[in-house]
Amino acid sequence: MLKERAFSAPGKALLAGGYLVLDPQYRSYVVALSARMHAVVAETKSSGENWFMVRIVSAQFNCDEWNYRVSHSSKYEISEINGRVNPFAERALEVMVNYCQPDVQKMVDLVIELFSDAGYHSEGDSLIKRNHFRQFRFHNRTITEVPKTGLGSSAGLVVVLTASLLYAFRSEFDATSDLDKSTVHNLAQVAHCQAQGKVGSGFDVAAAVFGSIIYQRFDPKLIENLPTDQPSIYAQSLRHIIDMQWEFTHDNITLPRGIRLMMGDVNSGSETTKLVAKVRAWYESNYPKSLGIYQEINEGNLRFIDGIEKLSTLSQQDPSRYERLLEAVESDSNTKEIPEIAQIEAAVNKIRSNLQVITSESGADVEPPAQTKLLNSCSNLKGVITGVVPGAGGHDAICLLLSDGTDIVKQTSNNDTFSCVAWLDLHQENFGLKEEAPLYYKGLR
Ligand SMILES: Nc1ncnc2c1ncn2[C@@H]1O[C@H](COP(=O)(O)OP(=O)(O)O)[C@@H](O)[C@H]1O
Ligand SMILES: C[C@@](O)(CCOP(=O)(O)OP(=O)(O)O)CC(=O)O
Repeated sequence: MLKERAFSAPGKALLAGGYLVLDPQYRSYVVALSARMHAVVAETKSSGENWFMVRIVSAQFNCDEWNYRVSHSSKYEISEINGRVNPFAERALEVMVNYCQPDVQKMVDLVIELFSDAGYHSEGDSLIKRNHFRQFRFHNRTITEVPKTGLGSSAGLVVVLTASLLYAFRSEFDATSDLDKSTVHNLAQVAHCQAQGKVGSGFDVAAAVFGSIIYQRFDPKLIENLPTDQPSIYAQSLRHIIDMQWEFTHDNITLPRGIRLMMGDVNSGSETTKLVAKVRAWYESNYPKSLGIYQEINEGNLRFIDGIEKLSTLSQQDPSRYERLLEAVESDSNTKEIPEIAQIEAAVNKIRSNLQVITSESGADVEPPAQTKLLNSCSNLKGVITGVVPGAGGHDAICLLLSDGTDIVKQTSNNDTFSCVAWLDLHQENFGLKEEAPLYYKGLR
């Protein structure tokens, strides 16, 4: 009997490294967030047929569910019995059966319940349901009709499904084991790319598994070269690739003590794929000037990362000076004289001014003028260290670093400049994939 187990994985914000992170040579700074995706996996009574069923339930979205029948003749066949589509769930299942090769006659049926924290989607007219441990928002629309905030719900989904299925197919899984985490990471990257129909940098999947990280991507060929159109060798190649040691950086980081992140939801509508295509086209047709701009941005990214690390070091090595620094930030004294803060500000200015050049030359709204204006207004607020348009940029969101004691909601309410911003109730978190108690989710359907 398969014991019921639960897993969760965080959402993300890419603070530094947008676009450049698509190239394995550049480092990026990825913050994992307190908004998490959750999955509870259990076995159900088996039909005893030549197939097994995997039922995936997402009760928060108008009782969405997907019922996959998994059979095997010359290869694994997966079909959703009601014709319902969820490319991320389907690909996660497909990659997992090809990797784990479960015996379809002996395998029990599975049910996987999904829960996603409020931060991933706009509230709309959703209702909160809670038990003693957790609370989730329930929407009266299907998942594809509820507007997203851009925290990477699909990456979180694929990671928790992958962990749940790896446990179910192998009867064992240790969310604290580096080896198991690395296997989940590699499998989830493959499934996520296949579902998206493109190879992104994978920073969202890496953050969902490993938490807040400095990330440098893996070689995209690892996934591109998989023989998806040759069933006779696909499973074998997949297993070979998944079990290889992938070369990529995922060094754990945490924001310095006393400093927190604030995400502001501005608008929805920017499409990452279109932005990436425009920036790519600009890069190619402006080479080598574009390379020079990327190098400038990279210098800014590295100076930013170094500045944050200096603050962390200072907080440990000279706590009293660090306290004074935080007080100065909070009381809005002249922070230009604090070298660590000045370094971070200068680094972000360098990144942003170059992103503004890309915006005006490529036609991609990476940091459009409205966002520039908003970020400049934010940096004049008390306690704000710096701010960026996270990830691919666009009109979707802004992300600020500020001192813990700063009340940004109070400072910006009743101010027209900020009327377009909805501050999200989120914070940075270190943890990636982790095990949860199934009890936390009881009665929440
Ligand atoms: N809670 C959920 N339950 C079921 N499917 C989900 C859930 N969250 C995300 N998904 C899947 O991920 C898709 C959204 O992925 P995507 O467009 O890449 O957004 P994001 O930027 O949030 O990852 C949804 O259409 C759905 O297929
Ligand atoms: C442009 C990028 O480097 C960053 C995109 O970051 P976002 O956080 O905007 O991502 P989505 O959730 O997929 O929209 C593309 C990439 O790294 O894949």
